[in-house]
Amino acid sequence: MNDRKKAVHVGTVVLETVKGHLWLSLTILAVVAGAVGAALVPPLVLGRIVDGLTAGERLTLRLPLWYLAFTALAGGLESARESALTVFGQKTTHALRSRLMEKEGRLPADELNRQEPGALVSRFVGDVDTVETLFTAGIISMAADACRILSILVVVWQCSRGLAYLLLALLPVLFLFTRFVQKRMLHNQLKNRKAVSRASGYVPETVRNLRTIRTLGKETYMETRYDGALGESYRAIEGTNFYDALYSPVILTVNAAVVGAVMLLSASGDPAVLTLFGMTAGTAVTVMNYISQIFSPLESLGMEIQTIQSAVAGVRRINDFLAQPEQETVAPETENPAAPMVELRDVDFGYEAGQNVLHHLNMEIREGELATLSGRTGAGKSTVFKLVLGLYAPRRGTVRIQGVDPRSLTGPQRRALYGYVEQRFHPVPGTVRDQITLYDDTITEGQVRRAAELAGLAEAIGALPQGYDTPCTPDIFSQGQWQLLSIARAVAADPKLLLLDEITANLDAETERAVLRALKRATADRTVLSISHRVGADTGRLIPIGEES
Ligand SMILES: Nc1ncnc2c1ncn2[C@@H]1O[C@H](COP(=O)(O)OP(=O)(O)OP(=O)(O)O)[C@@H](O)[C@H]1O
Repeated sequence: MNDRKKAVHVGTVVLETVKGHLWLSLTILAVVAGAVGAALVPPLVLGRIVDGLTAGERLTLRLPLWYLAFTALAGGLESARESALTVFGQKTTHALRSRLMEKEGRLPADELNRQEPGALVSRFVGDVDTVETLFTAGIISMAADACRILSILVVVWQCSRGLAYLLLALLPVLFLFTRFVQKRMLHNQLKNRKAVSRASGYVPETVRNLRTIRTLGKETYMETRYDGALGESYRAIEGTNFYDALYSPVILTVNAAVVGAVMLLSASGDPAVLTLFGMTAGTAVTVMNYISQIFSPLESLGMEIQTIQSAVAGVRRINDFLAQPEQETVAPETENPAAPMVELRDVDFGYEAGQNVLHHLNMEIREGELATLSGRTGAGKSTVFKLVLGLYAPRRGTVRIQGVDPRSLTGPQRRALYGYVEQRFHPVPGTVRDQITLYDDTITEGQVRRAAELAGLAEAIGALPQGYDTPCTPDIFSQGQWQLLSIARAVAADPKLLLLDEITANLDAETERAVLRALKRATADRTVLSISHRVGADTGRLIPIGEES
């Protein structure tokens, strides 16, 4: 199955988003290129103005207007880029989350059991957000900044070869310096975060153990420990501040030194120097402008590399999740009403390799029959249910529901075929009606009411402030009533087969009687397969599971 399907990873999803929103992607490209180009023009116009003035020409309004127009255009395109990137980021996030959700639905039952809710949430929320940042604040911004630096270098090359060489030699050194400062700042920020969390941890610990600390005279020890964490945080913040304070003066000094050096060289009378550095007053103004413009993308480039580095881990985690093996799907089969309702033939099954929970299990339940699986704890009764529900495939032998492999059934087919009442009711977010329909629009209002009637819950629901539309909170029903709601949910789609998993296990005698009365109504005219430790009069045919089979 898996090899038939093309492997999906973050790259595929982003590419699909690009293709699916081609206009948006082209707009981003256009505004990125436009912003880079527009930012190049104002210094050139400024140069022209200065050259004109030094040549004694009269300054008309045209050039200053061009200057203003291009400055405004560059700003406008920058903000358009940010907006387009935000929209694109949201589309990518949506596509990624949808893919993750689809994948989640295709995972085998075992994998779902193993998943930790916290890890899953951090994958869906945190990791997806980092991927969004990777593309918006990372790769695309990095490309834009690299283009800005390159385009400035190209224009400077036209204005002054000497300055272009100087910048080419200087930029790598400045970039390394930027990265060094950023890494030191990040290191200190992490150190501070750790120290603060340690200090915060000490407070509840001290309060919890106050009596022991007093009794053993450990006040000074606790104080020193707390002081140590605070001191560490203080030193880390100092470190961050130092590098933060160091960066701007260094860049400004380099900026001033480069401008000063170029001006001095361009003013020297040496013809050899002038071939490299000679320029008019206007060009001097232009290049000064460019020099100050080139440092800000350099700094952003460092931050973007940081963003990309930290996002790579998130991408890897999402790719690992998407690469997990999926539940084997089975081609749809046609039900055969003449076949037994449930049929297990020579079934072997185990969860772990080398472990067999069921051995050579054979059982057959005919339509309308009432049967109960019996056996000691851990014998495999619930496992039989999982096989009948098609959550797992047998290692050997066959499992059939009306002649079809239960794994081949679609969601609606399943609901029409069997209802499952678990030991405990699992609510879904929503109203009382949603608990019964499980958001299935094909279940009519009449079916909902009949199901509640059958479960003996119609009156209790009617007494609720908004009846079926009452939002579900844990206090609206008693434990027994939740179990009745479970029965209503199972019978809502009028299924042929009811699977009952020890549904009276945790109930008191009176509630159990109410549930059993509801069951009697719900199970009439249906095939029923139940699990029970206790064997009563209404359990029908007993099917031993485990050693007894
Ligand atoms: N998801 C699982 N992964 C690994 N082993 C499992 C899993 N579910 C059940 N088992 C093991 O399979 C065996 C059969 O479990 P099962 O729940 O089917 O027994 P049972 O007869 O329903 O027991 P009980 O009456 O206590 O509910 C047990 O040894 C159990 O530990």
